[in-house]
Formats: sequence, structure tokens, C-alpha cells
Amino acid sequence: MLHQGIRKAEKRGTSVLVSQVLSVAAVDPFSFYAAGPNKYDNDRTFWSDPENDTTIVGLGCVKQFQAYKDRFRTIENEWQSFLQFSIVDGAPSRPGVGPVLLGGFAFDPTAPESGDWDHFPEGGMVLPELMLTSAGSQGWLTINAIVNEDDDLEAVAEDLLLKHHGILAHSSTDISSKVDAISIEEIRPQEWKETVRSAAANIRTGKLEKVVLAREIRVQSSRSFSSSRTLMNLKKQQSDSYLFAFEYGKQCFLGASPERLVKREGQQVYSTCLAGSIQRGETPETDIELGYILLNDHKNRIEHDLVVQMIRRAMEEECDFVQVPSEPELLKTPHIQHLFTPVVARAGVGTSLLRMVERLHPTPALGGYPQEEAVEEIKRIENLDRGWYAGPVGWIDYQGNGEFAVAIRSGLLNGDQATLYAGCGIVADSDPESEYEETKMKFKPMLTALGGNQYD
Ligand SMILES: C=C(O[C@@H]1C=C(C(=O)O)C=C[C@H]1O)C(=O)O
Ligand SMILES: [Mg+2]
Repeated sequence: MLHQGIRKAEKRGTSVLVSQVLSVAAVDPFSFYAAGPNKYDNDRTFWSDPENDTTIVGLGCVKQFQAYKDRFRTIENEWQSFLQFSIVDGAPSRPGVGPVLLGGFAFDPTAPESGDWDHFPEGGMVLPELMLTSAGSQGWLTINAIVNEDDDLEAVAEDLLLKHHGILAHSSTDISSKVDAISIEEIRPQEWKETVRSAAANIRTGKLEKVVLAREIRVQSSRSFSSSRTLMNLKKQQSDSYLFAFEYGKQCFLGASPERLVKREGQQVYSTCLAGSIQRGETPETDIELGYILLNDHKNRIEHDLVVQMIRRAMEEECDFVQVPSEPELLKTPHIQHLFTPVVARAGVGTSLLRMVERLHPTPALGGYPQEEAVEEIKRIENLDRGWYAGPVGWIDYQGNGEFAVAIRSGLLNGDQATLYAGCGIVADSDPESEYEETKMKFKPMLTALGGNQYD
């Protein structure tokens, strides 16, 4: 394959991607991720979906796709032209194997920056050097190399072998899920409640119907946080969520989000409307009762219905046969239950996964309604650098399949410190105190994974 790649590079006068896929016995994705840092210092990516259909772990990076202006289209176009000169060998016809980009996008590239997210691009997706895709008992290893016309075949092959040797056999010592003592610092909670109060008042008099306001907390640990340990804990504790992790330098942004933005598999397109929240009950009876209250709560239904309305319209513009149930159901995660409406459609001619991401982001579940006014309002009043929080994170393969979730229930790990983010949908009759309690619930998945539940 490498040989063919170099010949193709000679013929075209350009560099060529050679992507070799090997079928491997079941490999534990967490050990694979944890084995990474020795050879792939701080350049790892992780993705898994709630159904465990596709878990993808990327180590290293052979090419970065980064963009600020028109970031979704730019990356899409660059990916497409890059793929024109590629050789893919051994790939089964299944999504997420072979050349795959993994990455994410900032919530709002035009928002002022605090410096916290300096290592993260406004839009950044990486093509890993070594990638594991696993699905049940099956696994595939994709090895990507970019070759040039004057490359020496043997040297390239040897280099690849040396680097990848031992990764699969490596058994990591870093994956015990033990957590350390942590302390939590809230950042201006009173000021946040005041912002919520005035945002709700503005909604009652203005043309904005909903705005999502987020806040952050800082967590300090007695030793450095480990992204592999945190991912392992999230996997155990939040098995019905998407897990994601993206390393940039010494920082790692990771989380367990219950919210799909959009998925594409062949011609099928899936999206999710998720908004409206209530706590879990302590007994099965109170849990059912709380679910019933949520399903019938006027304020939460407004929060939710605005999301359905917007997603339905966007899907109808880009797709055919859009199906949206008329009533929401409940989606229960260990710390919180939500109103949930799934959306299914068939891809329209000329649309693509990243085009759908662009069209949908930010939905009123993360921005507000109407979209543009809400994003402006967030910039004006929120006083938080969201960075990648609430932005789209996910993957796209060389055939256009892939999936993006919205990066909520997440945090930025930075040595022995972490910043966690949570927000909620503010509508006309939002009460600051109960919205504050709602954000507390939304911090719990990450807090529990990082250091046990000490936030009551
Ligand atoms: C913004 C977040 O969550 C969003 C807001 C919700 C709400 O306000 O009810 C529910 C689910 C999410 O769409 C978050 O978790 O940070
Ligand atoms: Mg809410």
C-alpha cells in the first residue's frame, strides 16, 4: 500500500494519504486510549455512542483541519479535496473505519476569549495516525500515513512499525478508576442568578423567547486529573451518554453528553430534541411522578417545544421524509431526566453531515430562540468563555457518515485543575433559584467522575 501511495504521489505531484485497515480481535478502547501518551504525547481523541455502535479512539495526528471563518464548510471542503488523493485498503463497508476525522467546534467563534481555551481552535478536526474502531466484539485498526513522491518506502514503513509496535499489547497502569479528593469553587453564583432574573424579564417584554445561560465551576484535585481515568468513570456511571475527549497540549476537554446533534448513516439522518429537565426521584414511585410532572410542566414544555420547532424546520430544509413525534418522551440519565423528541429523516440531495451541523448549531437547547438574537444575548450577558462547551463534537468518515453530539456535561482538564460547565434554558417564567439548582444537577455527572459527589 505504501508503495502504491508513493507511486501515486509521484504521478500526481502531491502528497497522498495511505490508510490501511486491519481487523483485530476485541481491544479494550480505554486501555488503547490509556496506552497512548507514551508515544502520542497529548494527542488523543475519544468517542463512543450510547448504543456502543461505534467507539473510536485516535492516537496522534497525521493531519489537522482547522478553520475559523465559515468553519464547517471550510473543513468539509478541505477534507473532500484531501480525500481525492487517498488509498484506502482493507476497510469493511461500515461507518467509522478507514480515514476518519474527529474533533469539535467552539460554541461561538466570535465570542470574546478568556485565555482558558487558547489551545483549542474554533473548529478543529484531526486525522489520527493510529485509530481503533470498536463495535461489540469486533475491532479495526486504521493506520494513516501521508506519503510524498520522494519518500523512501522502507524508511516510512519502518517508522510506522516502530511507532505502533506494542500499542495493542500495552497494558496500562493508569486506568484504575480511583478518584482523588477534590474541592469545588463556584464562580459568581449570585451574579449568575441575577443574570437569569434579568434575562427572564427581558424575555417577557422583548422578542427573544428563550436564551440558554451557562456558568462554570472550578475544581481542584490533590493530583493531576487523568482523562483516561475520568473517561472510564464516565463510562461506568453515564452509560447512556456519548463520551468524548479531545486533547490539545496539556489540556483535555471531555464529557458525557446525552444529546445528539445529528448523525448520518448512509442516507439516514437522525437528530434529537432534548430540553426540559427535572431531578431523578429517590424511589421508583417518586421518579415516575417527577417524570409525569416534567411531561406536563408548562415552562419545560415551552423550553422543549422551541427546540422541536427549530430542528424540524432545519431538517425539513435539508432532508426529506422528516418524522417528528408529536409528544416528547422522557430520557433518564443517573442524575437528571429530560424531555426528549427523536427526529428521523432521509438526507436531501446535496446535503452532508457537516452541512447539517452548520444548519443546526446552535439549536435552542444550547443557544435559544430565535437563534441569532439568542447567541447575541449570550455574548452580551453571560460573562463566560464557553470555548468548546455546548459546541458540536464528533466524527466524520471518508464516506460522509458520522455523528455529532453537543458537548454538554463536560469540563476542561488542566493538570490538577478542571473547569466544568452547565447551563439551562431560560424562558419567560424561569425562576433563578430553580435554574441554579438545575445547573447543579448538570454538574453532577462530571463531578462524580472526577471526585465523587460532594456538591449538595
Ligand atoms: C445546556 C445544558 O443542557 C441543555 C439544557 C436543558 C434544559 O435547560 O432543560 C436540557 C438539556 C440540554 O439541552 C447543559 O447541560 O449544560
Ligand atoms: Mg431547563
